[in-house]
Parts: sequence; structure tokens; C-alpha cells
Amino acid sequence: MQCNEEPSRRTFYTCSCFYTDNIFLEEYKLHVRFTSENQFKKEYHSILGRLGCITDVQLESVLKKIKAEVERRQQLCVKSAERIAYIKEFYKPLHKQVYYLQVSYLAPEFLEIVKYCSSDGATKEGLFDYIEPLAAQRVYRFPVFREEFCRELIEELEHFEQSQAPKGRPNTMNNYGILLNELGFDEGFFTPLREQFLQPVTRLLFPDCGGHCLDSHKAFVVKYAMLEDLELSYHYDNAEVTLNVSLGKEFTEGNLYFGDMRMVPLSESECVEVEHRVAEGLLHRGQQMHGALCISSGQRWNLIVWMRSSEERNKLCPMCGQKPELVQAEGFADGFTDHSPHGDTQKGSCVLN
Ligand SMILES: O=C(O)CCC(=O)C(=O)O
Ligand SMILES: [Fe+2]
Repeated sequence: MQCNEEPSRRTFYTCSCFYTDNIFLEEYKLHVRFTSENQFKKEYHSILGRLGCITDVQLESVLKKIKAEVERRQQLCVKSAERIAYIKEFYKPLHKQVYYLQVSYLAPEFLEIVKYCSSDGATKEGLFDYIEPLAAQRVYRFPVFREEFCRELIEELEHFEQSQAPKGRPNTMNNYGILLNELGFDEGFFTPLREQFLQPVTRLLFPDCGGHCLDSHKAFVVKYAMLEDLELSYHYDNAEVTLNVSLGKEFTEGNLYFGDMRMVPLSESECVEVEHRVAEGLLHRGQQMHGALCISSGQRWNLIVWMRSSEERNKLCPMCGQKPELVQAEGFADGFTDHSPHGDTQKGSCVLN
């Protein structure tokens, strides 16, 4: 099975829908697809009108933003590689040790959970003695880190934020978060966290959505503060299973809310609110729609790990719902792998010349 292959020797891909789908229009809180101006006008004319985009000037401004976003995505690989090279050469970490996962960073309760999940005969029902299931949506809460580690990680990221180094932001909905692979966290921290500690748990909780075989991830932090981003719109993740850990600092409100699986509009979903507790994690399906409510004071930092199962997503891309059309990209890319007879030889590059 793919999962047993040596991950560092595997090539991961992105689906070509990354360059056309799920483009977020902040002003209208709308995700759109853009393949051509004609397609876009035909598909979104009436909905945009209802949302207040009425004049030609407004439409022109929307089109301009979409084109800039497509351009940004096309340049992403190259820009990310440039940032990684700069950070590696010039950035001096404040806390070098946080880049390497230590068992002492993990909450004793989490270690108990992992021990139970790794034992012979462990079952999902048995796991509920250790984990708090929240709501019908299969959202689970449990302690992940010790608070001291959360503090050090935030200090490290603040230090990075204040440095001259270029920063990669996780996505267009979050302008103040940081992409952690670019700082070099993957190999020493997130890969062992996923493989040795999270996968035994997801194997029991999410066997139907790749939980037994999460072979790559995208890890980042999101940050909310009073004069910065306050909330996050309703969305689903480009992940099979997501871990969301509250790192601090002090904040009020800013609960996470969960609705249905993708494709059911918010107005027809019954949402459940879940509060963040520092050092605790929420584990949920990536395709479960969710959003974050406004904080009302302080700063909220969360660590997000989007975990991917190539076995699952190679069948259908979770973002476009189609058989993925593979495009080569850097690192774990978007977690697709190639099992066609031609292997890696026929893929386009992420760099458009
Ligand atoms: O702010 C949060 O807690 C949620 C973040 C999130 O859902 C995401 O970044 O995908
Ligand atoms: Fe999310």
C-alpha cells in the first residue's frame, strides 16, 4: 500500500483545479470558479448581483482580483522556493528546539490516548473513555501539547514575523498566518507528529476518510487580532482530516462552528459551536464545513494541520470533486500521488513560463 512507501522518495502533486477553483472573493464572502470571463459572467452574474456587485466598475474590480489571485497561485511554487531558500540562509530562530518534536512537548493525556490507540484490540468505542466527542459532526477534542510548548512556539513565530524574512501566508482567507513548512518544521516536527502520534488516533476515528493512511500534510498557524483578521469564513479544508490546536494567547470569543459536509449551504445547516481551549486540539473531517467567529479581544493563535491521504484523494479531488488532474509542485504539494503506468513523466510543471 502507498502508505508504506518511503515518503521522502515520493513525488506529490496538486490538482489542476487549484488554478481555477475556490477563489475567494473577500468583499462578497463568496468562493468562485474561473476558467474564462464568459464562464464566470454566465455562472456568477445573478448571485454577485444579489450580493451587491451591480455596476460594471464593481465587476471589473472583481475580475481584476480574480486574475491577480490566479497569477499568485501560478507563481506560488517559485515564490515559496525563494522564501525557503532565504529563510534557510538568513533567518536565525529564537527557539531552535521547537523545530524538533520532543515527547516532552506533548500533553500526558495525549500520550495516553496514543498508547491506547496503538495497543492491540483498541476500538473507537474504547477510545471514547479518553477523548471527548463533540456534537454529531464527528468533532473530537483532546489535549495535545503542554502549555509551555505552546508559549515557546508562539514566541518563535512572533520572532519570525518581526524578522526581515519573507512570509508565506496559508491562504487568501487568512492574511496573518504563517506557512510552517517554509520555516523548516516539516521533517523534524510535523511528519513525526502525524506518523507516530496522530495517525494511530485518526485510524480509529476516521477510517472512512483516509484516517488509516494520512501520508502528507500542510501545517500552518492562523492568527486573529483586533486590527488584523477577526474571523474566518465558512469553508471546508483541502484535507481528509484536520487537527486544529489552540496555542493561545489570551482572547475572548472566536469559537469555531461546524455545519454539514460540503455542498450544503450554511442557511440549511444546523451549526454547532465549539470553543477553543489553549493547548487542546480539535480533530475533524476536512470536508466538514466550518468557520471561525469573530474574536472580541486579545489574540488567538491556532496551529492547523491539514492531513492528507493520497489513497483517498487520488480517487476524487476534495476541492473539485473530480478525478484529479495532476500538476507537479513542491514538497507535499496538495498530497496527490501518481500511480498511472506512465508515472511521473507526463506531468506539467507548476511553473508557467
Ligand atoms: O481559526 C480556526 O480555528 C479555524 C481555522 C481553519 O479552519 C483553517 O485554517 O482551515
Ligand atoms: Fe478550516
